[in-house]
Amino acid sequence: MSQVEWDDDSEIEEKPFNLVYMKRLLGYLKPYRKTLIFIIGVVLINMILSLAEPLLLGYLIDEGITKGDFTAIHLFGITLLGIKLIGWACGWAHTKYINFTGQRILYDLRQQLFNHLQKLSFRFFDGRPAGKIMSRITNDTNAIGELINGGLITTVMEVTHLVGIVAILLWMDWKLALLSFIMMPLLYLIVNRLRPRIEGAWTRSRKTMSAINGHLNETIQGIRVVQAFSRQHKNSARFEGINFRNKQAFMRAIMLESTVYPLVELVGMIGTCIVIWFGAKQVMDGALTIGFVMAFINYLWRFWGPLSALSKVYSQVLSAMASAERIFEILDTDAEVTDAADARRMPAIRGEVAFENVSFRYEESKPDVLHNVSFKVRPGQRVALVGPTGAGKSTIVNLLMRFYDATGGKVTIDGLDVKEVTLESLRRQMGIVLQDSFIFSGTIEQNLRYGNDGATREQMVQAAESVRLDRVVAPMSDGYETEVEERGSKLSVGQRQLLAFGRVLLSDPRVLILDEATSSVDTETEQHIQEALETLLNGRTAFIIAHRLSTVRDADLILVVQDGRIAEQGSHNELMKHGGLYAKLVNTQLNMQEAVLSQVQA
Ligand SMILES: Nc1ncnc2c1ncn2[C@@H]1O[C@H](COP(=O)(O)OP(=O)(O)OP(=O)(O)O)[C@@H](O)[C@H]1O
Repeated sequence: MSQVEWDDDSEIEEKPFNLVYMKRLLGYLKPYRKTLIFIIGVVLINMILSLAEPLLLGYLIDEGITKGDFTAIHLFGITLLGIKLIGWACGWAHTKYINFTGQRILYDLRQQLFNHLQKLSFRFFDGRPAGKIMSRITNDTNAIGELINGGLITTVMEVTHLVGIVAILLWMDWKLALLSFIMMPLLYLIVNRLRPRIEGAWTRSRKTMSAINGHLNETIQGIRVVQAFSRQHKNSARFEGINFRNKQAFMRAIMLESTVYPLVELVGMIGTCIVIWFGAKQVMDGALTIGFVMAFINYLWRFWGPLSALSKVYSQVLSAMASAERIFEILDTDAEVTDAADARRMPAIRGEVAFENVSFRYEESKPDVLHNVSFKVRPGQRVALVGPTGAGKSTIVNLLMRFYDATGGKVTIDGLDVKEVTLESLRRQMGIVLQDSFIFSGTIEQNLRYGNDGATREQMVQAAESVRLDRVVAPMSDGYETEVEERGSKLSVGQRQLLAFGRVLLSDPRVLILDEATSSVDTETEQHIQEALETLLNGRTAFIIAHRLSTVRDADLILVVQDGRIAEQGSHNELMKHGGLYAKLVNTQLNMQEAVLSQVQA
């Protein structure tokens, strides 16, 4: 499935409020209790002081300006200035500490997720595209961070603000207050009806934006294929479609917003007009003062701010619920392959490997991909796994590395069931080189030391020389300190393979697995790799998965895998004599080679 399609079928952005998730999220605040109490205190002081502003302004007008009393003007003016100054200091402290706490919580959450993710079994990653897992660690933690950072304090601040304003308005003149609230139901209706549409439009805009990113990503990653197939025009047309949808979605969101918010202001203004109309009449009758009406209107204007802020927090809470569900799904997934309670350390491995009636399926609901697989390998033997594609060769080595646990039967090394020993002590003594060796960003040296940080420089150089990596490093001006960039993109496929050999050699495994390790290089590099392989395989039990049968002739044991079963096993000569599947595969490959050769010669 393409990245673009994943984005179209994007994950749900909002979920109903869930008390359990909320409690769990609040749990992350616990370590920062004291700081949070301090922040809430600062916010409350700021809010109460700012609530006094319109009243003070009213007094300034009534007692100072109207009566021409300069002492009162100075007094109220200086008090207002003082409030602003304290407000500024409170605002500074609140911004600093809430961001600090929010970032600390995000840091904790991301770290917890990352640590947990690394322990999860392959099965977890099988069904989930990397992009989605990454977005959980970045976007979903951010959504939760925003809720903690902004939402929590906004709620405390705006609820106080709102309650304060309503109380003051009722205290000032309850009849006028109730009159000005007349427009509230209409306002509620407008906001309630249109808010989901605005949010829907923004969601669509975000989704189409991530489709743009996905398409860009795919095109950049696959630029060679795009150009090789001259797909630029078709690609551009497809991009134009997504680009257009994004523009449309953005415009719709903006147009809706620009209709709704002025409408809210208009309705609010109607409330204000009612107050002006009644207030002005009472001012003329001498029942109210101008300062009073001014202060009243000022409070009314402030009324809408908290309402819109709280409605934003509400949608923040709902989207944090969706994020929390996804994050907790990861955190609640147990690593399937774990150490048994009584697991013991794997002693130094001699290298005797046995599969006893092993069966395995990748998913509960799917049929077995391995059926009663049994074989025995003596220490130091070279075992070749051959057979048609999809037969189960990689699955066998996956079970040997204990990337998955067998569903039936057992896998033993030196007579010990791999489930009975600790994963760390087992995998430390095993090495695997995959078809497409994963090289990490960093230097060649860092990559070589990946499985053995403690190796001396001499050991590192020796390992590199043994696998002919020194010839690759020699022309590089920075030698072993050369940066190889993400996934070793500065190295050729063959060079990456040699580096992977060096890495595994330095970790000195007792059992070695090579999965199609030499299939994607040219003949000269393959010759280097073959030489390197000899060094690598020396004195270790080795499992080699290879499609080209010419490379496995010398193996001590050949396991022919077919449809999840060991169809035949024995040495090359034995199997050829037997005249079964292996002999057929060898003859077919030979015939193909001869056909190619005769075509070249012709
Ligand atoms: N992670 C997975 N989840 C579900 N099914 C899988 C998974 N990996 C492999 N399979 C299935 O298990 C079967 C055996 O696959 P396996 O990779 O072991 O074959 P293979 O012999 O190594 O093939 P190839 O030579 O093409 O690498 C196949 O039918 C494959 O579709």
